[in-house]
Amino acid sequence: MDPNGFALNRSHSLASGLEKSSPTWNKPPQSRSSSTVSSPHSRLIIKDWEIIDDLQVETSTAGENPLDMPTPGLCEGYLLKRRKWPLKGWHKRYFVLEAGILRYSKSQHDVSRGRVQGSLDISQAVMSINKKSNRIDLDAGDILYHMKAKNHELFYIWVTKLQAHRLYKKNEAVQVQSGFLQPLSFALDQNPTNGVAVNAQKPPSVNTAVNSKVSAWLQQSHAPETCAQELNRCHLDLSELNRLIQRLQALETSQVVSNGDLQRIISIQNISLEKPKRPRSAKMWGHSRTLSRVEVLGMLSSSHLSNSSHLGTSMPSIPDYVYSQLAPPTALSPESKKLQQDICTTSLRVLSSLKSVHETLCLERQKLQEVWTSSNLSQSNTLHVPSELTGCSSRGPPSVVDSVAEYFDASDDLHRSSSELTDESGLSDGSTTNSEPEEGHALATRKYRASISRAPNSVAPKSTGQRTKLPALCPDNSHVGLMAILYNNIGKDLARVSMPAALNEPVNLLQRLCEELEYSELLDTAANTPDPYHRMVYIAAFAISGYSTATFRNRYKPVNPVLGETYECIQEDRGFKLISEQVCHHPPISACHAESDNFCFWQDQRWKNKFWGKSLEIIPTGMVNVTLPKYGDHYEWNKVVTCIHNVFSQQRYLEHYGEVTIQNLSSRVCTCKITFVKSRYWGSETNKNEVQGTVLDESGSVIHRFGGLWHEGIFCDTLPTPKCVWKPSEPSAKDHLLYYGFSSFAMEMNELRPELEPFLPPSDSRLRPDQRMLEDGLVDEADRKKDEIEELQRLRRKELSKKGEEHVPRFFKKTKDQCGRDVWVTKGTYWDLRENPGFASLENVKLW
Ligand SMILES: CC(C)CCC[C@@H](C)[C@H]1CC[C@H]2[C@@H]3CC=C4C[C@@H](O)CC[C@]4(C)[C@H]3CC[C@]12C
Repeated sequence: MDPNGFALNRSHSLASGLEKSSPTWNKPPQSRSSSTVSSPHSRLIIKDWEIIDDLQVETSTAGENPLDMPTPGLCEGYLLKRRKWPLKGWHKRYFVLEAGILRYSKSQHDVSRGRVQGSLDISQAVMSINKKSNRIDLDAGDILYHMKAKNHELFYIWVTKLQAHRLYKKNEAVQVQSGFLQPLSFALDQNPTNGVAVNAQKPPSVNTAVNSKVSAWLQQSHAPETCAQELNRCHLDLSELNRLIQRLQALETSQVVSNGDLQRIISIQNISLEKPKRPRSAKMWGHSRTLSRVEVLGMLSSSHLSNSSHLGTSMPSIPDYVYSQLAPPTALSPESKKLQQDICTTSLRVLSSLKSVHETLCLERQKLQEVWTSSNLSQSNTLHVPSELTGCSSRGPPSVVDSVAEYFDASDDLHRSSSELTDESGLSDGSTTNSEPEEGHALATRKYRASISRAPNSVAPKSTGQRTKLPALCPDNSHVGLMAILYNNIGKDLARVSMPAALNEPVNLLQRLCEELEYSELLDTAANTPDPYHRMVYIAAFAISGYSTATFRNRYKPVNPVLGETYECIQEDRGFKLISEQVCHHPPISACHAESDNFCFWQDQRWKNKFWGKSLEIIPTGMVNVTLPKYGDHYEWNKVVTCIHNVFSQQRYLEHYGEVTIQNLSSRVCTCKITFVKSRYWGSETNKNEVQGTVLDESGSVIHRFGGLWHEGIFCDTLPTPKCVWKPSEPSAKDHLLYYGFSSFAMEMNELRPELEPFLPPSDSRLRPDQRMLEDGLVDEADRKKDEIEELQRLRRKELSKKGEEHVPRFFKKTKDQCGRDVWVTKGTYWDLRENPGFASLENVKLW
C-alpha cells in the first residue's frame, strides 16, 4: 500500500520508490510562467505551473542497465479532461496508463469494449503540473491533454506514475536504438506470422493477437514500397540538385572572378562554412545577452532536447537552404537564372515527395496504433482489471479507480461538469459508435471536401499591375534559437517581445489585419444577397477565409508594429480602403477600419499566448465587425484559438480551433455558429482543418448547413443550388514558398509604389526601414535597425511617463461596445487629412 492508503495495482519498486522519495516534481522546475526572467539556472515560478524536467530520468538511465528496468505498474482511473469540443469545461474520462502509453475512454465500460478516444506516448510529451489546482498537462506537439485530478493524493499518484512510465518508455527507446530493431526484422524474416513475439526483450504487453495483427498488417501494407519508391525519386532529385548547384557555383565563380568581385565569392563560401554558427543566432527577445548552448541545455529538460532531433537549428528546409547558398539576385546571366529555376523546381519536387512520404507514414502509424491500442486495451482489461473493479469493490483497499469514482459522486461542482457532459457534443452519444463528437463532423467534412474538389477551380487572382514577387527570397532562419527565446519569455506577450529579424516575415501585424480582407468579394456578394440566411452564409465564409493564410505561414512571424505606426491600403480593384494603427503597447493592440460602397469592416486585435512546452496557443480577444449599409446589418463575431504545433520542429503547423458565433446586432432574424474542429489524433493529415457551420433562425432551427476545410474551401449544401461558397485562390507564384509562403495579396502589401509615397504619413509601415531591409534580404542590417527603432520607442515611452502623459492614438479612439467591452474605433479623420492638407503639411511624430 502506498503512503496514501491507495493500493496501486501492479506497482513495482521503481514507481513506489519514486513515490516515497522526495518527489521529483518538487525539484527546481522549469517554469511555465511569466513574471520573472532571470538567469537560466535560477528557479522561476509563475502562476503555480511547473514543467517537469527529466534530468533524473537521464541520471538513472545512465546508472542502470535499461534492460533491467521493470515495467511500472498500470495506473487507471477517472480524471477530468478539458473538453476538446466545444473547448469549455471539463469532462470525466477514464484513463489507463500502461507501458508509457496513456489512453482514455469515456468510461471504464468503454475501456472494456476497446473504445479508445485518444492515446499518447508520454515519453514524447512535455509534462507541466499545477500543484495548487491538481492539474497535469501533457503536450506532445500534435496532441495536447489538459487533465485535472480530484484531489492532491490522486494528483500525486498520477504525477508519480506518469514520471515512472516516462522513464520506462524512454529506456525502451534506448533499447530500440541499441539494436532492438535488428532482432525484430530478423524475427520477421524467420517467422513472418509471429515476428514481434519472438523477441527476447519483448516490449511490454505484446501478445500473440497483437503480433499476428501487426505482422498481417506489415504484410498487407504496400505503403512501405510506395515510400521507398518515393524516396528513391527524392534521391535522384537530390543528386540532380547537387549537380545543378555545382554548375551554378562554377558559373558564378567564373562570372564573379571575371567581374573582379572576389569578395562576394568569399562571402558565399563563408555562408556555407559558417552557417551553423551565426553570431546573432541565440539572441533573445528582449535581451541583449546571448545564451550559450550549454546554458540552454541546462535550462531545458532532456525531453525537450531528445525530441528535437529535428529542431529548427539542425535542418533548414531544402528550398531555404538552397537559396541561402545562392548569391543575392543581382544581375544574373540567363543561364544562371535558368539553373536557379531548375533548382527551385527540383527542390519543390523533393519537398512534395517528402510530404507524401510523411503523409503515408502517418496513415500507417495510425493503422498500427489502432491495432496496438485495441489489442492492448482488451489485454489490460482481461489481465489487469483488479478484482475490486469487477464487482467486489467493497472489499479490499480502495483503488485509484474507486476513489475517483467516489469523488465524482460526491463533488457537486464536478458532478455538474460531468453530467453536463453526458451530452457534450449536442450530438447523440452513447448508443452510436461515434466515440468523439468530431466523428460526426468528420463524416460531413469528407462529403463537403468531395463537393469542393468537384467545384470549379478558383481562378488565379486578376493582375493588379503590382509586384508578384518580393525583391528577395526569404532567409533561412533555422539557426535561430527559438527554444531559448520561448523558454525565456514564457507567459509574456510575444507581440511585445523583441525577436531576431530573421524570424520575421516582411509584413507586420497591421498589414496582417488588412490581409483578412483578401476575400472581401464575399462581403460584396453578401451585400447583394437579399435573403438574410443566405447572406449569413457569405459572412461566415468570409470569417473563415481570414484563417486560410495559415496554410503556408508558420515559419516566420509578423513584425511587431511600434506604438503609433500606421498602415493604409487602397484596394482599387476590390473597392475598399483600409487604415490600421498600433493603438496600445501594453497590451499590444492593433486596430483597423476598412470601408467600401458595400461594407464597413473593423476590428481591434490583441492576443494572449500560452506556451505548453511544444505548442504555442494564440488566444485572440476582440471582436470582428462588419456592417452592410444596404440591409442595415451589423455583424459581430469572435475569433478562435490558433495553435502552433511542434513549434521547435520542422513539422511545425498551425491549427485553429474553437467556436465562432456570428450575431447580427441589428436583427435577431438569424445567427450563425461555426466550429473549427480540433484535429483528432496521430497527426494524420486526413482530419486536419475541418470547419462546420450552421445558420440558425430566431427559434434556433437550422436553416443552412455548410462546411469544409479552412485551407481548401467551404461548401453549402442547403442553398437552392448547393455550391462551393469559397475557395482560396491558388498561390500566384509557383515558388511562393520561397517568398515566405505569401499569396499575391500578401506580396503586394508592403510594396512602396512611387506614386503612393508622397501621400503616406511618415508612420506608414511601408516606410519602416528595418522591415524594408528584411524585404530586401538584408537580415543583419534589419536586425540592427530594429534594435534602434525599439530603443527609440522605449525613449518615447519614458518621456511620456516622465510627463505623466499617456499615448493618444492618432486615428482611433477607445469606446465601449454594446456589451460594455473596450473597443477601438476609427476617428474617421485619416482619409480627410490625407486629402487635405496632406500628411506632408502636418506635424508627425518621428518613429524611426
Ligand atoms: C517564428 C516562428 C516559429 C513562430 C511563428 C509564429 C506565427 C506562425 C504566429 C505569430 C503570430 C500569429 C498570428 C497572431 C494573430 C492572429 C490572429 C488570429 O485571429 C488568426 C491567427 C493569427 C493571424 C496568428 C497566426 C500565427 C502567427 C502568425
